[in-house]
Amino acid sequence: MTSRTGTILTIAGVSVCGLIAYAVYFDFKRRTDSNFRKKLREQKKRVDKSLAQSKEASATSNVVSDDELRDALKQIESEPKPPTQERREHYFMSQVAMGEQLVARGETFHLPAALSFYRALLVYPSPPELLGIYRKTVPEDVVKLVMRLLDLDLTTKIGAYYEVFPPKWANVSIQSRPETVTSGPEKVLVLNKDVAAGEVIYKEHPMLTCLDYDLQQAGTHCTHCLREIQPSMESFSLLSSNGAKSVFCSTPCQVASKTQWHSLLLTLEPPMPAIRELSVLTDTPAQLEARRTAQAKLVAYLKDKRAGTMLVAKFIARQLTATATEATAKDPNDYAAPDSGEYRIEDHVERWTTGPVNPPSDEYALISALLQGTLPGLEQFLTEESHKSLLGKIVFNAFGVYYGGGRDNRPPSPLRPEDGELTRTPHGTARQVGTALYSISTYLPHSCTPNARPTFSGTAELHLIANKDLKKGDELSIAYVDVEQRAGESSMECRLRRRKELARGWKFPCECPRCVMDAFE
Ligand SMILES: C[S@+](CC[C@H](N)C(=O)[O-])C[C@H]1O[C@@H](n2cnc3c(N)ncnc32)[C@H](O)[C@@H]1O
Repeated sequence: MTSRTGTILTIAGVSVCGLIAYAVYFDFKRRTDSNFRKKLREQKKRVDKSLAQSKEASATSNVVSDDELRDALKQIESEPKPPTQERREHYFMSQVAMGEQLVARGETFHLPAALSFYRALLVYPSPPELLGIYRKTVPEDVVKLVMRLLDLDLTTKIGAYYEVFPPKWANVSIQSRPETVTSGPEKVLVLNKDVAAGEVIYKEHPMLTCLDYDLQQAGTHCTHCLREIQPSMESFSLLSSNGAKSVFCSTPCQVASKTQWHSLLLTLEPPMPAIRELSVLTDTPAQLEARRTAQAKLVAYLKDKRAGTMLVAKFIARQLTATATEATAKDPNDYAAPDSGEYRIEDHVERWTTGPVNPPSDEYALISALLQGTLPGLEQFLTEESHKSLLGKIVFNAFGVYYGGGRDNRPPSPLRPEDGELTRTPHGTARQVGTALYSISTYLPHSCTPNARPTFSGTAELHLIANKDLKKGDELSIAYVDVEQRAGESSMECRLRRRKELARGWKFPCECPRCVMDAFE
């Protein structure tokens, strides 16, 4: 696979991370609004005029250099972007119409045609789908140009993301490993300053959390920040349509959860007006019943400790609510964007690599029914493949939240070991209180002699602590599993246990110096 094809596939694999809400709205309008289609026709008429003025109309795909495309991208970047949904639709229509007309003029106009289709792609909520349509309807040469533009643009943007993320206060940067290092993830966290043993390198709020099912049912911990509820706290309970109970330790936690996902995923409350208008919600008894049934199935499914499933559902709900209420992005309790205002949850997740997951065949149907019950039409934007890709990203990047040395009353998972989810925690998943996702810490690789450790002091906020004196430029690592040699365990047995868990949870053979040394014991 060429890197170009790889990039396009990456985009396709993460289509679910896009603006799902806008996609629903757009698709719905296109299908049902005659004015919308009329505007499209009007735009076509303007094409001839633009065509006459076009200075770009001179090249075909095979003779266009990367530099020319980069110049065109710069030009597109400098153009004003349509600020509202209505203007985006208008812009989309005019660009597609112009592209079609330019194509009809012959090969000489393939580059300007591609630029128009590319502009349309930029405002379309699900680029992979639109690319699929282009592939069927637009000459191959033009599609190739659009794909080259995407590839160049993505390369630039990905570069830019890692220039501003993580934010400076985190004292770390994300760096690609040298090509000579053949094992481990491609990107790792590197220290930006010297730190002493025991020092906190950074503290990070989670983007999303999922309290362990048994604790949620017991009502002993906050469903949002995973804090243990104390008698002195003013706690709140939210009852779901299916009887599931969520307890919150404070008003901010309750409000954040309710707005971000709880109302959408676990109640029959009508979605916020801004979300509601994205779809055709009729609130008929049949529709409400379908919603209730889908929610009840989700809750029952979670009993098997499938935090990944709930996190997928929360991730989608979170995108919808963020799209509908831009204001929440500034809310400090909005865990989706607390650390880097420029990027939203989907911007982080789409850059993660996905791991191989094999969810039961009915899991996709369950999530799809849940989306349909919540907002009819939404389910169209999650295919079985994109669900798997998203689940893989979430499961492989999840951390276990634990307090002290972890708890010892977590009920064992009823799943077969190979089906159970493992989270990254130095005390083992069996001792966690919940699962959480972090935008910075997700880049920490495993080592059996880690130089840092994630700790939690009462909530899901992760504190990364240095295990020893460290220097600026050092690569950070943590233990994904319990690496301590237990009483009565030989170092060989300990090695085997660690490697078994790493292979089961993250599918890699550890090649750290300790594993190499312990092999010869
Ligand atoms: C949670 S990290 C992912 C990092 C980043 N968020 C991403 O999505 O690209 C998990 C993956 O990193 C790789 N990895 C981490 N530590 C490793 C190590 N010591 N040796 C080999 N691979 C490692 C494994 O492939 C593992 O599945």
